[in-house]
Amino acid sequence: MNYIDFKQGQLHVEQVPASQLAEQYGTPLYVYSKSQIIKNWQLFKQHWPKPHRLCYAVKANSNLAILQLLAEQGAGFDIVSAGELKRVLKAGGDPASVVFSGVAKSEDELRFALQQGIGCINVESAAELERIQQVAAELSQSAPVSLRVNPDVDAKTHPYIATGMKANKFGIAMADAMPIFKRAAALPNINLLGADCHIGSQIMSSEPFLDAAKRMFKLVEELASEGIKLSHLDLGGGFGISYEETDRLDLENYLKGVLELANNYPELTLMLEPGRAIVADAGILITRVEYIKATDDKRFALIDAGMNDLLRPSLYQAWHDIVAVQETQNARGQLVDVVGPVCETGCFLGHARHLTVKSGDLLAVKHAGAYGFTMSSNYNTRAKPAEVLIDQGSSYIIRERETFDDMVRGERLLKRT
Ligand SMILES: Cc1ncc(COP(=O)(O)O)c(C=O)c1O
Ligand SMILES: N[C@@H](CCCC[NH3+])C(=O)O
Repeated sequence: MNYIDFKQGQLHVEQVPASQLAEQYGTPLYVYSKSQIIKNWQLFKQHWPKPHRLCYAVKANSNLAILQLLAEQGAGFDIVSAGELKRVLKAGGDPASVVFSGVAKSEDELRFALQQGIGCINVESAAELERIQQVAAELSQSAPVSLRVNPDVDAKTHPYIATGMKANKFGIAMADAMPIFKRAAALPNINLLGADCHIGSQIMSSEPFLDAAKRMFKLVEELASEGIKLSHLDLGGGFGISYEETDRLDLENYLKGVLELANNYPELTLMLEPGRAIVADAGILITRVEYIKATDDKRFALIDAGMNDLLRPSLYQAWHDIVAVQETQNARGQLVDVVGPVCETGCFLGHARHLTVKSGDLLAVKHAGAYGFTMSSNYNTRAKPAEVLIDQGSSYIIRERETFDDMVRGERLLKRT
């Protein structure tokens, strides 16, 4: 995280003082660094030579400007809804470079994706395969598909974001895969391109990834021996980042390891779907302390950002570093619970943090670039925050703060005569 640093006693985001951003755009405010996003993307590219492909997972941060930056870098995209596909198209992404994941795709979504010339639909069940066949037949098209297989690997992450175990709703069980691949190969409007898996998110060790990859390569071989030749294998995303800056996923080691395994399959293009690893450490959330409340046993900093702005702490007990924007002399500070305005005890951004803060001070929540804004909501009729991108010392608004009118758009009062 070197695009943010303390200078002249306060936090700067690429030379821009955080207090200036708060002043100009208000708080709470998401701030992203263009250079950090590009740097993260380049790191993957550097260790993932062509013809292997990278599809950025749009759900991590779907702001149009960020998708545009990544499209300009030649990114493909992993989407999970027609809405995300519309974002990619609007941002200048190539539909042929898009893969479409998700367990409950509707007929309308499948039709739209096929009409747009989607690169690949990642099929999650036998029933979905039949639906795609029917929609593609109606359109007189051949649907490019991959079958998502659940490799039954424990990713050792939070249970809500582990996706590759038998008990999870995702993908086709490995034991059931062969007949469904055979069916896909035989259906007239299906163009079977590949297989895919995704075992979870915020994974901190190479082992589960390599374990899943080995199972998938074995499946590729079994399919080949049955006469089914795949052209790609998509190993998903899930690369963990260091929220606490104490542990680190050895990404290069994993990428190297999987490329070595792939040496035996020269005709297979590999794909990855990183989301968090591209944007998480490129964003912060700036928030202002409204009040301090001290009780007999607790000290609370009541801030203007809540679980509706950044849900991760409330939903996954996720830990995000929180720093004071103005550097304080007493660096260790007092123990403070940093809590938001939403009427839920679970609305907090951090418990028991050492901070020296008073009412009116600004705080920055780090590593907020992924699954931050995209998981925000209007709960408590709170407007979603603005988003700003910093590029070479200048700030650009890439999403306006919502207004009350934005929030009630589409709602109707009952007619009274
Ligand atoms: C199918 C699929 N691909 C990619 C991702 C991106 O994951 P991450 O942001 O952890 O890289 C996800 C989310 O976990 C996903 O469900
Ligand atoms: N939303 C999760 C990641 C889920 C990934 C989606 N498959 C998080 O914030 O960590």
